[in-house]
Amino acid sequence: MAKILVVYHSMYGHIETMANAVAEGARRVEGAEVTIKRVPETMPQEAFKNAGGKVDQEAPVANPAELADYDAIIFGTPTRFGNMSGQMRTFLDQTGGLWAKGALHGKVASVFTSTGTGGGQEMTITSTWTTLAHHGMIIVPTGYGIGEFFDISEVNGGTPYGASTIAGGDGSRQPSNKELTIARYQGELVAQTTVKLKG
Ligand SMILES: NC(=O)c1ccc[n+]([C@@H]2O[C@H](COP(=O)([O-])OP(=O)(O)OC[C@H]3O[C@@H](n4cnc5c(N)ncnc54)[C@H](O)[C@@H]3O)[C@@H](O)[C@H]2O)c1
Repeated sequence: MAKILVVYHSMYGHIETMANAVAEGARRVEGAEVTIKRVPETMPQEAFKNAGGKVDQEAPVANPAELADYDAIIFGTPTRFGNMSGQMRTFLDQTGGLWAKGALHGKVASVFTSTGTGGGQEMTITSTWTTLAHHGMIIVPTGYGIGEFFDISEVNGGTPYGASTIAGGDGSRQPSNKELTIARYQGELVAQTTVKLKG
């Protein structure tokens, strides 16, 4: 079995919804075993709750060391000014030991994101790729693999680098059907690639 991990950071739930869609897409692929986890929240619990953070997230919390147990890792992070969130940064900063052993070298990786207005969506994905390249991971972009990427009839996330959603400044907009379709496509594509690579 090709072991696929979807690991995410979500404050308000948009990335959590996207992560579930990515996992759903990956599960369509025969030979793929899919796990969803989230990175530890670094914000004090009370402040997180007071800011309207989504406290009831089902996914168990991941430990950086366990990344070595998977064949593919799909990272989900909201943007913070065009970069991954501090929570995801802190998680990945703890993978130095794995890097020193080459433990993630040759594994498959992909990234999806959420932004308020769309600004920073591509930068967030590609700047996250930098860390993954240092690990020697095989980065899978989505390209324009399905028709949804070409649809400009409404506000829509979805980049050739990876899936995205546009949350709105107040976070009131939820991932649309088209954005979720692209997220499922990303999961499926990564799982197909991983199964092929594993032989
Ligand atoms: N982005 C959304 O989806 C969304 C949803 C609902 C509401 N809002 C509102 O929009 C505004 C901006 O939201 P945002 O998500 O860009 O920024 P934010 O300031 O709410 O949070 C961004 C990050 O800053 C850090 N942070 C914030 N408060 C902290 C604290 N007290 N202690 C430690 N770390 C802290 C955390 O790492 C957090 O992930 C906020 O007022 C927020 O409540 C946004």
